[in-house]
Amino acid sequence: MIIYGASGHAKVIIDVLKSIGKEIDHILDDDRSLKKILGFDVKHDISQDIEKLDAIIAIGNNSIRKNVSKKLSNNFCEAIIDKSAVVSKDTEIQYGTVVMPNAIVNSSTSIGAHCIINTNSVVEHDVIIGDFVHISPSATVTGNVKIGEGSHIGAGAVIIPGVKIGEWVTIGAGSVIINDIPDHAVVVGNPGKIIKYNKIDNG
Ligand SMILES: CC(=O)SCCNC(=O)CCNC(=O)[C@H](O)C(C)(C)COP(=O)(O)OP(=O)(O)OC[C@H]1O[C@@H](n2cnc3c(N)ncnc32)[C@H](O)[C@@H]1OP(=O)(O)O
Repeated sequence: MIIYGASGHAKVIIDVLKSIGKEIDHILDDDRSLKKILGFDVKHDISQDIEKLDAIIAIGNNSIRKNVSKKLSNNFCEAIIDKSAVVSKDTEIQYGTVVMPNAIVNSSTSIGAHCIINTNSVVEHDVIIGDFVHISPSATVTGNVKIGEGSHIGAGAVIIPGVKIGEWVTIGAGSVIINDIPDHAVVVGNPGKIIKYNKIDNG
């Protein structure tokens, strides 16, 4: 397994990989000042046989993660699920997604590729989550919610049942979302109000 990005997020992914007994070959990052993280070598040049290794992208920013994924020719790993996470067997989770410690994903939910279901978050039943989404620590996505590609649900936010969140939306930490949210909106507060729009894919 190779990890792209020697970030703080990579450190948590390393712990998750260790929890399920996956072997880590090395970490790749273009910052040449980084030599090791948590005892693993950080390499800076892509070796010829790198395509033979399964990969995960450890970059928290959703749009950068998307751009990096387009450039890589690795096979991305199947979803990585921490040993302590509770994930219903009746869910579909696509490649490159990581489910962090103590997260819960309930029945009949579908999660796209290269998502982050972060520590202690809850994704309830019948939720549909697009690619490159980040559900931050302790956020709660209740039943029948839809979240479009690239959206970021901030730490501790709550999305009430049935709400549709567009693409590349940012939901502020601790916000409570009670209405549908259009693409690219940045929303904060309880109840959540739009304060601006992301100009580009927000991350
Ligand atoms: C493992 C990990 O660490 S995962 C990381 C998880 N990260 C997060 O949860 C971060 C989520 N991000 C936020 O909440 C950010 O504050 C954002 C993205 C919503 C806004 O950030 P910015 O675009 O920099 O906005 P800025 O800080 O200028 O705030 C704009 C206004 O919104 C308010 N605001 C910002 N965030 C929030 C919030 N979460 N709740 C309520 N109000 C907020 C500000 O007070 C400010 O109000 P004012 O104009 O009346 O002064």
